[in-house]
Amino acid sequence: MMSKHSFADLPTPEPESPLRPRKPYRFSTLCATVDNPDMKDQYGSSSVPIYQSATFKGVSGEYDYSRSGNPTRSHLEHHIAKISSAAHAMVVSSGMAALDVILRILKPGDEVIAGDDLYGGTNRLLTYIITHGGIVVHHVDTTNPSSLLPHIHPDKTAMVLLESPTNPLLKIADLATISQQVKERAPNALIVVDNTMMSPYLQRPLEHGADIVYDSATKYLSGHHDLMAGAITCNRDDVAKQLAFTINSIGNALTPVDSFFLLRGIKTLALRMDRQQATADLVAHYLHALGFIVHYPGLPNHPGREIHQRIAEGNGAVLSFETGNKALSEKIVAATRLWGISVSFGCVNSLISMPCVMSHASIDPAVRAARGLPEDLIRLCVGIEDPTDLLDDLERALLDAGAIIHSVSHNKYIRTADPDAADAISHAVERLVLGGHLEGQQWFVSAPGKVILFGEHVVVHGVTAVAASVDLRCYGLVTPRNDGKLSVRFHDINEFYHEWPISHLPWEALNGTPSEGVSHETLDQTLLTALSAGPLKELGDTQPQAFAACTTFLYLYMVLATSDDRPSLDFVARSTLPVGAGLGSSASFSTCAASALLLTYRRIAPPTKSAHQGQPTIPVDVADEVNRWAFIAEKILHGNPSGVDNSVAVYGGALAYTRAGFGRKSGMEAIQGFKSLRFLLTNSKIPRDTKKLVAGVGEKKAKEPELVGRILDAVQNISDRARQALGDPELSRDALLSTLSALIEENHGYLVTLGVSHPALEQIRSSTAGIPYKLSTKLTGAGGGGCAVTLVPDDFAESNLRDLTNDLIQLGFQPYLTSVGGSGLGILPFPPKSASSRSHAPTTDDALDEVTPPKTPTPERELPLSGNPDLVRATFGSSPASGLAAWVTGLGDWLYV
Ligand SMILES: Nc1ncnc2c1ncn2[C@@H]1O[C@H](COP(=O)(O)OP(=O)(O)OP(=O)(O)O)[C@@H](O)[C@H]1O
Ligand SMILES: C[C@@](O)(CCO)CC(=O)[O-]
Repeated sequence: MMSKHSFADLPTPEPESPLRPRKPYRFSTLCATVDNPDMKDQYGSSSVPIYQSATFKGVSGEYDYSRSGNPTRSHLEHHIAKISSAAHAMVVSSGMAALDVILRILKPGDEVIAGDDLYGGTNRLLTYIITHGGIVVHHVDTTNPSSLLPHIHPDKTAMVLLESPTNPLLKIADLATISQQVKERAPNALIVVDNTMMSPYLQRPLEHGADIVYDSATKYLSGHHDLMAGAITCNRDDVAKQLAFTINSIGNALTPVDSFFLLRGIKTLALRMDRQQATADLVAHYLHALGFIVHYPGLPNHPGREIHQRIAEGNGAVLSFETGNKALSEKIVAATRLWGISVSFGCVNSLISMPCVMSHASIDPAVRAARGLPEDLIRLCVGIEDPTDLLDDLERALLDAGAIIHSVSHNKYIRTADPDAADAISHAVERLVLGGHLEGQQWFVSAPGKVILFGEHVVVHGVTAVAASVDLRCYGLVTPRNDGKLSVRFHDINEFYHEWPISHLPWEALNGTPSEGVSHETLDQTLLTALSAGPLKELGDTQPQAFAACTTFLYLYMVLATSDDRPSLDFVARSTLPVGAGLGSSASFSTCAASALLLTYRRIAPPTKSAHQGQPTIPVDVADEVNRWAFIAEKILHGNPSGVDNSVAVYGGALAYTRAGFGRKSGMEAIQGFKSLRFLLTNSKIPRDTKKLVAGVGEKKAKEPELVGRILDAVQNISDRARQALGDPELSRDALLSTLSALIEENHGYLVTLGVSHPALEQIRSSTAGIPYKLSTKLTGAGGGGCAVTLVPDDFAESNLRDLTNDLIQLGFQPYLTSVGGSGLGILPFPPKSASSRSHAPTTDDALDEVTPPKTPTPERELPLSGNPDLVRATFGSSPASGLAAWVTGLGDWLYV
């Protein structure tokens, strides 16, 4: 049974007065309002019931057999007719079923004029009726209405089959002009439009002269890819009758259950479509700006834009683009994570596909070529996800596939210049694009350690930690090699050195697709296992620190590599931080390794300097990218890190950090007032393992959830009070210091209960608390040994500080007086210049406590040693630790976050 729609059904508001006439409701209101005055529910149910019944009793009722008619389906048909401004609507089991029903109007000898860029399934069915039904089909370029004219025959032309925009090339057909021209020359021809790409929300072809419109309702009408359906609408009673006859005869009407779900989907059509097409517009402009050929009617250069704007009310959420290379397109499609690889479109989830190998594969390749369907075409069907996430994911996929690179000279991503060789993106061309100087670039990077004042351990479980950078840093230097080997030197781990032939690394563990399956959220366990069983086998048992550092570096090196970019290089790490002592040495090492490799692989670039830029700093998006990869590295070193250490190492300063996923407001907040505080950090020199300590607290939480739960709440309260005190302008300096001291004592008590203190740490506490010092101390970092942090009040006498320092040294501890809140990640860009002599090699006289936190860099100046990578590396590796920071800082104009 078909639905005949009467406009009197529209639930429009009654006029309030002659001055306020009756106005029709707008589209989204119509969508959301399922209401058929002729079919009121006996119980007033808010949603249409599912009449899951094949038959209906009685002889004179409206319904007898669900193939012919079903109340749930009638509601749906009424609703579709209403939102399509149509007199009739029918729903069948799929979009292709709808086309099948329509094509059955044709008789042998009839001629059809159809577009040359049609959906693959439509082509397949047309081919079938050509061979089995004696129908003649002329494929023409429907973007040009006059191309139809030679094929229009007054009697023979029975049907004109149009799509606009076409799928997947988004070509526009002037539906109004074509309808008029055809009707003038062949009055009996039926104009049929596949409106799936637009949905009735954006385009209603019946208003432009079409006789029959069909939609694959599987797409936007349903919106959730959880059902298949086809909708047919028309205004002519005779045509509707014929279509309804076919549906009843062949029995392909939509089931009651699917009718129910489709009706539900339609209620949100306008809402979904608004979001989807807004994001599609962003994506289209983004790809267009990168230099790809993009097909989307919303772009200013789209050839059919003006016509489309005349007949439609939006540009839709499907777009396609060309990369110039099929293999490259395949790589891009495979590299996306959020964009699902799937045929179809119109779903709330975003999809990516290559029509030539998926939806349009049924069209012969020669025909595809003749119709101008590029083999490398990628179709994007945009969903309702956060636009930023979608763009991020696409950008990452383009990068992973080698379709774009970061241009240092432009400080932005640009399309790679060689589209013909996706498998071997020409390094020569790439170098040209980048100005030639990146090949073999040496990079120097650095990142600070941290002190956690409140919240260590509990931060892993979602409690806010208060932490700040310290002026002790890890430095990383990456220098190119040219012998196919990769080498690392870890100065602080007994001068550990190792080298590997790059080809001997377990590349097969990456499953052939670089970066596939590796996200910032999860580690690739297969690769980790392959590393520990292969290149790092001997280290595992004997040198745990070097093993962990090598695993981290090799892991990042391998997941960031592409099959044609596996550079031979040497990486040296050196730190002024004590390693494994609770001051975030692992996070600063992770940040150095991540940033050095991201720079080497050109996945990030520091800003170029120019006079108008003033004093450049590292942009936030570069910092974010480093932080994501530093967190991956921390996961390898730490097991279950909260992310606070790497965040401080990258962003510097002082911050309140709350991990996501525990029901509290997560993220980072800068903390003021911290920088003016003085701290004494004392290394107990008791070695310990952060990974084990963090795991131990996790086990305690599982065993004693109530006790640990109370501690989590109590420390959250401490962090909150500390932040409040630090941010309170009314609080006197004395009151601030005594509040913080009390909170330090309190927090330490909870850490003791968690079982992460150590007798040596308690000894440092009692030494600092004793007369005459009376200072508050707590463990910092993972505890179990490592460091303690002591708050030093402003008026603490210098002589007392000296005495206390000596006392601690006498007891075998190592104190550092540190300032906090300095810069985060640092990058020294080495231009290819010759060496200057301005920097001096460090001497043992350079005292550690003379090191100041890095300052904002000064404008352009000559960089010393920069033309001599070997000399830089040799000096970095051999110089005494005490003057290291000053020497490195003096090397040139560092850029900082
Ligand atoms: N300068 C470095 N060179 C090489 N590897 C390093 C360096 N610094 C840290 N690491 C790696 O990090 C590990 C130390 O991490 P761990 O988390 O135990 O200490 P931490 O980060 O100093 O302490 P916390 O996490 O409590 O702040 C080392 O075993 C080593 O693998
Ligand atoms: C113990 C811990 O809280 C701090 C280690 O510096 C672990 C973490 O936050 O990742």
